[in-house]
Amino acid sequence: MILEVENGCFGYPKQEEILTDINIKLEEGHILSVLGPNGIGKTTLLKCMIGLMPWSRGRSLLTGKDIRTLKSKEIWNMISYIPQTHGFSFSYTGLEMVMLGRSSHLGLFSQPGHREIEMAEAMMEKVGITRLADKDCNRMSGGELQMVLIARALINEPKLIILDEPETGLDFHNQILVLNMVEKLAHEENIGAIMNTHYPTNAMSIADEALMMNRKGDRFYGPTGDILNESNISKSFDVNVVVDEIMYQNRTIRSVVPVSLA
Ligand SMILES: Nc1ncnc2c1ncn2[C@@H]1O[C@H](COP(=O)(O)OP(=O)(O)OP(=O)(O)O)[C@@H](O)[C@H]1O
Repeated sequence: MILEVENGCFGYPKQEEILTDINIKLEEGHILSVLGPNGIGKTTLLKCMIGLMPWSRGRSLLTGKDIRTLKSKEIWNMISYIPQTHGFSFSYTGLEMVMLGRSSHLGLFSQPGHREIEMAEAMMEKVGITRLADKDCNRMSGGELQMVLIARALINEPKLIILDEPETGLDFHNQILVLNMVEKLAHEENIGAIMNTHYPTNAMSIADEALMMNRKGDRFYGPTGDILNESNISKSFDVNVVVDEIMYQNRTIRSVVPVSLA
């Protein structure tokens, strides 16, 4: 098991608890998608899971060890976290940004050298973004920046990758590019992935498990196909939806269409 959460609870100071008794088990090479309405606590959950914010009760285990007992270098050698990118400003070139992903492997006073440059170049080639090496991150499109951040996450050689809404704001082409990349990493390279998303159809297309939260306090958790049904989605987002299956090139594609407010 790469990551387990046992009875995780969290509330911001002077506010009601927003996460109560969260239990998750993520196996190596599995993708978990986290869904729920705006403000329900998805980003907070990701941060608590990996020790960026402390659970008020409960705990996270990384490869079986309580994350609070691990040194930060041990944690960040294993986990790569890609936060939401909208509104961020990064004054680095693509290559510099990817190299930053090696920081947790470098000593406190070490500078990145030839080896890190070569690794960053190789990773950019693998992800198909060599053309972005010299481009200023502030001038990249949302899709370009997301792929650079994925390359930055991968150069860390993580066992677990955490993505906060990686496909939000991207066009169809770039959404599929990002989703294919996450699926390949998990299902071919055995890296665990946890992904917040606002798109149930995207979760259905790549995630092995889903956790869906709602304002009534329900926590739907289990295999994606079982969890993302019309009833649960409707209860979580207060909309009526149709979940349908389409055959395309001998593949069954499940799709969610919101049809009206509930
Ligand atoms: N630093 C903070 N201090 C106090 N409250 C916060 C803080 N960060 C977030 N919150 C609140 O906690 C709740 C959960 O926020 P969070 O960002 O985790 O939700 P989310 O499900 O990721 O939302 P979205 O789908 O809109 O990205 C919200 O009500 C938010 O206003």
